[in-house]
Amino acid sequence: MSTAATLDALCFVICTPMPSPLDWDFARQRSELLELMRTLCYREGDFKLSSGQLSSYYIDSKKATLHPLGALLAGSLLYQRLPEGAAAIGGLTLGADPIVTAVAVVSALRHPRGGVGAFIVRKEIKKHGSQQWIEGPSLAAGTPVVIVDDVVTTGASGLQAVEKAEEAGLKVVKILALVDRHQGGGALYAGRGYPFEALFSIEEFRSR
Ligand SMILES: O=P(O)(O)OC[C@H]1O[C@H](OP(=O)(O)OP(=O)(O)O)[C@H](O)[C@@H]1O
Ligand SMILES: O=C(O)c1cc(=O)[nH]c(=O)[nH]1
Repeated sequence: MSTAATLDALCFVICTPMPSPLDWDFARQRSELLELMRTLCYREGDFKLSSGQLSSYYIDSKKATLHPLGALLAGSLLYQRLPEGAAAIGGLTLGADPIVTAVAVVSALRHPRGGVGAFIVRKEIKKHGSQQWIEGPSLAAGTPVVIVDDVVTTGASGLQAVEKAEEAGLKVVKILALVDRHQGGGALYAGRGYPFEALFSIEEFRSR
């Protein structure tokens, strides 16, 4: 190969931007996040769940949602599942915290002058300072918002976030989750009239 051709080839390698995971299509992002979560988050053993139920398996989602690629993929995938017009995404601390942040960051990369805001619902009211239930940018009454949870079991946590958002005057238009354990949460949300969608079902973790 001539020197010029070698230089051309080198320049091509150096100058060609690395494809970002944000450029992967939805199916690729989903399968990469699933693989990451299967590896980092899924565990078997004896676990007590937040509902008090016992379980022989557990999804420790923060191992993925606080992972650099995991956060990016969760943010991008959930951003793509926001309904038209949703202005913000929020959820109950702590599982939702990294997720809502990731969605807001991805939305800013896609729409630098717009994007969706993030908010966090406390498990108990802050007892000093602002003394509020919800943290994040102020949202006007009637703002359409999405509630997100990392894992849905009974759905009680998601519903707690919905109730606090509605008490603040927000309009909950959808509930999203990373993983649905199929233990009643989806039915609870459907019964209350909230559209619900999870990126993954627990069977995708347990069928190995
Ligand atoms: O559908 P549910 O029956 O409500 O269960 C799912 C909830 O349980 C977990 O939260 P957890 O209370 O363990 O707290 P954390 O997010 O603060 O770790 C998880 O993050 C969900 O929010
Ligand atoms: O129901 C829960 O508390 C729960 C289940 C699960 O798999 N992962 C989690 O973080 N919480």
